[in-house]
Amino acid sequence: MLQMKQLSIYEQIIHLKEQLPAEADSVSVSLVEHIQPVSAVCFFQKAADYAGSRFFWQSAEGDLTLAGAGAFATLEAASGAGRFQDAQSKIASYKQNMRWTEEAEHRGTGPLFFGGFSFFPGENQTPWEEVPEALFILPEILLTQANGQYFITYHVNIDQQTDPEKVVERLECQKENLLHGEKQEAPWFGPLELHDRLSYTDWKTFIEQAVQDITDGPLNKVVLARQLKAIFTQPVAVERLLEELYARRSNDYVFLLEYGETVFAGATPERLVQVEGSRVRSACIAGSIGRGATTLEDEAKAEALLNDEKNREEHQYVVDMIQDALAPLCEKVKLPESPEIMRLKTIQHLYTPVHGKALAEAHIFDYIERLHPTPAMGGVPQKEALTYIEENEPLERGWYAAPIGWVDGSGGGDFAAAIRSMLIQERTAVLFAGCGIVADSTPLEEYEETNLKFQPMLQVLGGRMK
Ligand SMILES: C=C(O[C@@H]1C=C(C(=O)O)C=C[C@H]1O)C(=O)O
Repeated sequence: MLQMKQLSIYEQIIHLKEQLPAEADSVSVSLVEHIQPVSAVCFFQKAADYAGSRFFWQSAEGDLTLAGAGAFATLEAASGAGRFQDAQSKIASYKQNMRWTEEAEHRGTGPLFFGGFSFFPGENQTPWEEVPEALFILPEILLTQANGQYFITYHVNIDQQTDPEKVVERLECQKENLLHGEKQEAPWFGPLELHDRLSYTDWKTFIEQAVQDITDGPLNKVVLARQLKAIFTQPVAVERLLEELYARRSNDYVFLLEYGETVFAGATPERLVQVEGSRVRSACIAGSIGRGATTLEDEAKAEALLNDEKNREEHQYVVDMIQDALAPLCEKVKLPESPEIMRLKTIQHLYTPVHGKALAEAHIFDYIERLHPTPAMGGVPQKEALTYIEENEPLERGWYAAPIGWVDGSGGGDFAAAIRSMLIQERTAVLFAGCGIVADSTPLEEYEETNLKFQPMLQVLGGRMK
């Protein structure tokens, strides 16, 4: 393939300045440069000057890592059912006033917005009240690792008077600090004290009632969650938290979003939707069992899961819904006939990968709107399940189990469902874990399953279940 010569940042500014209409006040530009390999975790840690507006993301396959520093633009979407379309149009109209060159068309670079939505439309309640219902951030500086290549994207405003040399000088200086500057050692903030929202007795009553309601009414499946609070002796140091989160990742998405004093972080196996060119990918993940102590035991458990009627039923609801949700937005949707096993560190799931060919006019937010929440996060029928969760679940979901991810200048993007996650404020981390309840669920099994789902974040925090 013919390799085009890359324009330097200086050349990109000159080029973009030449295209400015004479009367333009100023425009925002994405400037992208190819760099030597660096650690995205270190980049985040060195960006201490941007504390409160950083983010980190790594895809489940590890082929794309993003670390953002500073908020060049912050977009919030309107409340309610139209929030996905509103976020899409706000991002689109912001991008209309932006300029970039071909350098910004590599995957995961350029005018990329990172953010997400809360699970339910409507204003967030305690402990989420600081977090907007839908938030997307265009970073001031973005580090991208995509398929083994590394890039930095800078966002700046330019006008006819802009002196390219001065801009380059300033960006070089920022880059120097972020790539080669000192990194402060972040202290550990433990030990922690754990507070369970529900005693086992209360959980048992809650699940028994749900099973009864499923048996008696129109509900077939509902995903219900528990909340665990960890309280530390010191405020949580985000730099250290990210290090622990990253070190313990398995094949899941790693995400962390700082919003002022609030941090939302997790490591989720669950892809909601990825769009890359005309390729659409989603995943059905539902049905769970623990890991075995030996390979033999592990395989026996996997086999039991694959043959378990209750888990297969829970899984099939997700498969049917995702297939229906994608059909109007894809030329073709392909998925295997039966699920395979997804093995994570502490748990294994039934997993059906889904592939589609995108319709040209569909935007990633159109997919999200049709997919969220899948029956892996909400239930079946969707409307009844959501009402059930809102009325009965004794916690505020906020961004838990909701779409989180990024969308770039070419309409590509990747969103995950934010499970195996936690909300961190000062000395407190609130962890979330849910499980699909169907007519033959039992409280104890579901309790143990949620315990397994707390493990990844608890381990990051240096704790474990009793
Ligand atoms: C809701 C969660 O997990 C979901 C529920 C699962 C299940 O019920 O088997 C499995 C994976 C996820 O789709 C969670 O981890 O909080």
